[in-house]
Amino acid sequence: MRARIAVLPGDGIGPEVAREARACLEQVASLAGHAFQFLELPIGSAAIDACGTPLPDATLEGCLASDAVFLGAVGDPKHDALPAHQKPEKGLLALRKGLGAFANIRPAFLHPALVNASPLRPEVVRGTDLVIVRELAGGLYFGEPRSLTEDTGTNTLAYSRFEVERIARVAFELAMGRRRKVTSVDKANVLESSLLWRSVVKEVAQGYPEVALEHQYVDSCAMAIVTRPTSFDVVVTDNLFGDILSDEASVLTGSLGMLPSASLGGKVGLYEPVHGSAPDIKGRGVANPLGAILSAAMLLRHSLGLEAEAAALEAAVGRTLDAGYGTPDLKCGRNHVSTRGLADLVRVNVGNLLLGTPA
Ligand SMILES: NC(=O)c1ccc[n+]([C@@H]2O[C@H](COP(=O)([O-])OP(=O)(O)OC[C@H]3O[C@@H](n4cnc5c(N)ncnc54)[C@H](O)[C@@H]3O)[C@@H](O)[C@H]2O)c1
Ligand SMILES: CC(C)[C@H](C(=O)O)[C@@H](O)C(=O)O
Ligand SMILES: [Mg+2]
Repeated sequence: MRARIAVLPGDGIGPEVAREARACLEQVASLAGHAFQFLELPIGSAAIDACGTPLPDATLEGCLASDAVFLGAVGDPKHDALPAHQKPEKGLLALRKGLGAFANIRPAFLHPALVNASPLRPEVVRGTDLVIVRELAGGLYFGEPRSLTEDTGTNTLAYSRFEVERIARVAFELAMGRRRKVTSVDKANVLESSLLWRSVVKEVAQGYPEVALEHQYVDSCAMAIVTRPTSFDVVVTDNLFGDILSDEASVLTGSLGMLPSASLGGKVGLYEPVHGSAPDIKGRGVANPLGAILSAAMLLRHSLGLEAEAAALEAAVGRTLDAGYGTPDLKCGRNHVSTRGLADLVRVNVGNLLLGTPA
């Protein structure tokens, strides 16, 4: 198949991991006979430096004209003092909005070879396989009014029925193909927006009698995620709670660098690792590229419909971990290799898998 893929490397370790994910896509394309055309575009701090704005019009237009968008990460401490609407992070928020992406799918799967990589006990994390479905286009991130004066900072948390309905449907559909359990996370003991959230999720659940629905308050859920992670299947929650809980869930999998994501529901799918630009390790060749590579697998599956290729790339990551390799963030007696070194091993493995060569 032919496909146009926009690549937005961004800032910090973004370009380091995006380069490896793109090379994996190139490898898959050449082995499986596809023609992928890549278009690199600026976003975030890199775009502020090059064009004076975190999301240039040409970047959004290029993304909208593509079949899928891959993003590394945005954010640079040198721009921390800018007002919110000019910050690098604003580029990512405007991109998500501009694409119409409202469903952020964040799987947290513990690869068995990494059962000792988490600071949590192996018997607690073993078998972790959950997906956070984060509402991405509304909530506190986008609510109006918002303002900042010398004395007051204001943001607004509001959800409409339509926004909750569509994200709940995504969660129930996903659960139907998994273990048929949805945990809806809110703060309905305090927030009106959560009261609406809870009642609309209950209504949507009526259409999915095979799926078990439970509700949890976000504070209690934050505790349960690290004490009984295997009790979760699909977790559906709002924009801010989903942001926080997904970084927390990454601890179950061994590293924040392991988590991929897909942002769906809009004109074009957006794929990015869950982690940020990690300025503390930028340029050292130690960033874990697997969250980015697994995001590339999600791109193959969700935007290009290439399920076999997506599964091969995921299996290649599994083989690489089984063989004991990892970047230094995976603290469990791994053979530590560089970002490029680990991605090279994944590419060897995906080659073997696609060509049918035994491991
Ligand atoms: N999607 C995104 O682009 C995104 C996501 C989160 C944060 N950010 C931005 O990134 C910047 C830094 O934020 P932060 O430090 O709070 O979060 P971060 O996710 O960048 O880093 C948190 C910690 O995890 C480590 N880490 C992250 N990714 C890693 C990887 N692939 N391999 C190994 N270690 C990894 C970092 O070294 C750091 O110690 C900020 O500007 C923030 O706004 C961007
Ligand atoms: C960088 C920031 C805008 C972003 C978010 O809050 O959504 C990040 O934390 C994420 O998880 O993708
Ligand atoms: Mg986040």
